[in-house]
Amino acid sequence: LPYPPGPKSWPIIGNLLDSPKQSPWVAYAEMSKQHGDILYLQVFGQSVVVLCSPSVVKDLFEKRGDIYSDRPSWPITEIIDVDWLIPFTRYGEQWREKRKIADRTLRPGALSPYHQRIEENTHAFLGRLLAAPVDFRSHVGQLIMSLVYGYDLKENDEIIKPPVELVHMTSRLILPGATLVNHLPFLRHIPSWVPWFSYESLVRVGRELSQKTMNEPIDFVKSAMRDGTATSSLARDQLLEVESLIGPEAQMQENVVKQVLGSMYEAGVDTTASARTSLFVALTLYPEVQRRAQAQIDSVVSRDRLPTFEDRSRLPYIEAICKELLRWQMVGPMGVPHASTEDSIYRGFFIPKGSMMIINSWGILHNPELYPDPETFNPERFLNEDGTFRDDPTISLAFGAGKRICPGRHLVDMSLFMIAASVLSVFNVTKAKDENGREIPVDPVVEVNAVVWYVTLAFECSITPRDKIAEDLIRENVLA
Ligand code: HEM
Repeated sequence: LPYPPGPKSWPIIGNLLDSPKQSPWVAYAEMSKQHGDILYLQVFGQSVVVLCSPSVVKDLFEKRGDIYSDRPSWPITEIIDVDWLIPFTRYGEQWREKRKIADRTLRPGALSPYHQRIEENTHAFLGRLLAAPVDFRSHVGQLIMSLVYGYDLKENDEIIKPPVELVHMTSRLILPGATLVNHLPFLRHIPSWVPWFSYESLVRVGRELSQKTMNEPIDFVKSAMRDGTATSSLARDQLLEVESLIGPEAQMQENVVKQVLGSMYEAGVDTTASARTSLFVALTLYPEVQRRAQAQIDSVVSRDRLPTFEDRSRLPYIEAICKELLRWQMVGPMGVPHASTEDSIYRGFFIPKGSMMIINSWGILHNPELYPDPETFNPERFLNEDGTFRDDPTISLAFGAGKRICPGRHLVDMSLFMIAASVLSVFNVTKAKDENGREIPVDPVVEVNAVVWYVTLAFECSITPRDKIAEDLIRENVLA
């Protein structure tokens, strides 16, 4: 049977030239106009299948999840000892065990006792914005640290550096062509004294970051539990469960728990910070969205308090802003690649075992037939005519699909809502001005990594309290 359709492939290099390093999701969206909603490419003998419509994603990743939920083989992740992180764990018993704990801990019901913590964290963020409005990307990871470990992040805290550096390092190392050993696994056996092929310094740095990411925060929780000062957190709940076990089983379970929590920490810090930064980009570029949102908040919440989760069902416009943010500036435009574990046939096409399976989530969520004028930030897409919220399950593609779908998506949903509602209730976000009073164009600094992500790192805007009432409200809540 033939492979799925795709561009013509060349001897040896295959479709290397068809897979641009910058924004391949745009190239794949173009290709799918010509070849259809499932594409086949080959790069140096590696089969790559790109899924370009919600129905193909559903057929393959959801209905046949058992054979499309592995990760590609990236030997470098084993060499530098980061394959314990859930995103890199190969499909099998160990992944299932960790994933079960992650899903159980991060489901909406398990997170609802933490609503107040999310609100308090957001109030602290408002306070920091008031004190240093240009610094809105500082304290990335505050919410994750507080929720997962009950840890209160300090100014320039060293503890947050390892997971952030690790995520940048690993996502670079798995890029096609970036690490020779991923393509020629036998290279890992070459002794460290052989020049050019030595991974020694990489291994040293990688392992150190990996161990710090896994151990430092959990050691903090264990010591706080011993002193009786541990506040409630996902880690404390999990460690209390481990305490009920005895002998080697307890040690094994503690290791699994450390890996699950470390994975949340690593996968959750920069992604959440990027989504939050995109909110400020959208508000700066679309003042009319801001005005409409503020009008709804003022009428539902009033000006004498900050929004809470109880207001959520009456704030459909804020809900729509959050959905549009996930669609408009995607952190993972092609998610994290999956891999197939068996030869299979779909719609009469042959998909070989070991294929890299990619969802072009960006292509689907920017398809003008599904989302007219897709580059415009337009929350109205998610509203019915009467102004009520219209849910759209396709948006979940921003979090991948099938068995590997992001387990942190409910936490993102909650925290993004709370940040958007709270910021809009008390601040105006506008273009920044230079020393001559001229508006500075909106030009976000982004880090694009062709396989894994597109992260908004920084950009300039002006964040000012809406008025004296708003300023007082922030001070009351931060100090309360
Ligand atoms: C805006 C924020 C976020 C976005 C856009 C995002 C997106 C994604 C995507 C696209 C994947 C790959 C899914 C797949 O393979 O099909 C993923 C995996 C993952 N995410 Fe997230 N994520 C976000 C935040 C978080 C948070 C806050 C956490 C934890 C608290 C988290 C934990 C994870 C984990 C553990 C995985 C690996 C799942 C697996 O391999 O089984 N993510 N995420």
